[in-house]
Amino acid sequence: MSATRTELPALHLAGVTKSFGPIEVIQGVDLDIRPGERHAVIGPNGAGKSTLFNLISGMFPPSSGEILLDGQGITGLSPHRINRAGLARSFQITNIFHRLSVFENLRIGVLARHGVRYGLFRPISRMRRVNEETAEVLERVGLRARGEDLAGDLTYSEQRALEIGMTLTTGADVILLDEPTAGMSREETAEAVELIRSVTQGKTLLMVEHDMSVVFSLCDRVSVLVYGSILATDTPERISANREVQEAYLGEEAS
Ligand SMILES: Nc1ncnc2c1ncn2[C@@H]1O[C@H](COP(=O)(O)OP(=O)(O)OP(=O)(O)O)[C@@H](O)[C@H]1O
Repeated sequence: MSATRTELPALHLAGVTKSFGPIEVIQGVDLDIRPGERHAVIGPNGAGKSTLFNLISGMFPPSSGEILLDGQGITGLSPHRINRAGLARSFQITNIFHRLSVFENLRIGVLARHGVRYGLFRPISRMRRVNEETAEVLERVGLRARGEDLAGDLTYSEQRALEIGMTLTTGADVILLDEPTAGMSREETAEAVELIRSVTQGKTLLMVEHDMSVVFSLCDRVSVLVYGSILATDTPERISANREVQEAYLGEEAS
């Protein structure tokens, strides 16, 4: 039987490397992310997790190797083109426009998807659709009551929710979240987990996450990155029982 489109990995990395000067920070990563799964990348500080996300989202090209999104080559493409191909990313450092309203922040992504640069001169009906879609995302990320407020006035966890909303506006099927619960209290983390679970329904999620309780409650599989290589990929339960993984973390603590 020939392979159907749905059998392709949502994201496929083969032999991906990245060097900064003489240092190979990513050392031949092979990784398949299945369509519809929620997958975490964990690993000690400096293991290369952010660099891996930068390679996938096109912030810089890999030194070698290949990256496919839904079977389509995206290696070395610009972040904009990768986004148009169906991958959206949120950042560890908040990446929102503080002096625009929450609604306006989200509308930027919706406008980009519709290819409308100068919304003012476009037919009213199209703007109405853009506004409706923006309002829908606002609702999905639980910020309806904050729509008219400046993004800069949101609380930290609301800003993270807004960022997640911005990844949704582009309509991407593959979402990359870089430490979405970093710096949150236990209650905020629990809310963020529920939000991520609901908004990524039917999508593929790849996230960097340090909090193992988040990984356990949200993710189907986990990959462990150590010194730029994948040490293991498995279910959260099997990963936490994995001797080599435990040693990689204990090694870090000991040092
Ligand atoms: N643009 C760059 N130029 C040179 N070195 C870099 C660059 N980006 C990252 N590095 C180096 O690559 C290594 C991996 O960094 P990276 O930020 O990807 O790790 P990480 O696993 O995300 O760490 P953390 O958990 O602390 O965020 C580090 O040694 C870092 O100093």
